[in-house]
Amino acid sequence: MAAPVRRSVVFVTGNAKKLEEVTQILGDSSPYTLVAKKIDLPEYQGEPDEISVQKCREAARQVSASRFASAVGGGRGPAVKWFLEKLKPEGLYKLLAGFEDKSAYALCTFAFSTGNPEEPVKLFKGQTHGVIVEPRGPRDFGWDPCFQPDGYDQTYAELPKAVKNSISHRYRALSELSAFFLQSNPTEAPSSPS
Ligand SMILES: O=c1nc[nH]c2c1ncn2[C@H]1C[C@H](O)[C@@H](COP(=O)(O)OP(=O)(O)OP(=O)(O)O)O1
Ligand SMILES: [Mg+2]
Repeated sequence: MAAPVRRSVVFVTGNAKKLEEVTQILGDSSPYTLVAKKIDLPEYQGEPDEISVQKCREAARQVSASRFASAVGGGRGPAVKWFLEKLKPEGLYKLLAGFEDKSAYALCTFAFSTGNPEEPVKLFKGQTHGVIVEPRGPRDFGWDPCFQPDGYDQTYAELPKAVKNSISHRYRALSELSAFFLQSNPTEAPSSPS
């Protein structure tokens, strides 16, 4: 008997580190095959949910490939991105100098479109709480050196990748997305080609 064909989902991001993490988190047990597409979408401003929906619609419009193609876009941090580019993690920490409360949370939103513009974009979110600290650890991914998750004495950047990927905002959001795929089509096989 032929193995069930897994649904494929287009993952749109311009950020190679996000793709790397998503691939590692999904591993081999993913209920869908990820097809990565690098598109640097416009960074809209606004609330995270609105940004995610807008970026996903734009991604789906640009992708509009096969009928199985769907877009899953990343979302957050329109402002933090420019802060980081200009100020580096040190500057991000210094911005908070005047604030006693350094608590923060990392938010990841996956926005999913079936590719049909008539259907609403679905959002899947994950949050990890922590504190903003003076940067420690490798500088290869955004604000990782500044973010220390609650319950750990290492920053995201210092933690082994496997640990970050088991507690991260991205991991949690991806769990929600995977659960949705499993529940919406547990054994879906593609319809025969027309
Ligand atoms: O887990 C993370 N750990 C550290 N830094 C992170 C993480 N996730 C996003 N980031 C950074 C990337 C960018 O400086 C900003 C968000 O901007 P954001 O628009 O979401 O990312 P992006 O433009 O690089 O990729 P995309 O094409 O998916 O929009 O926060
Ligand atoms: Mg972006």
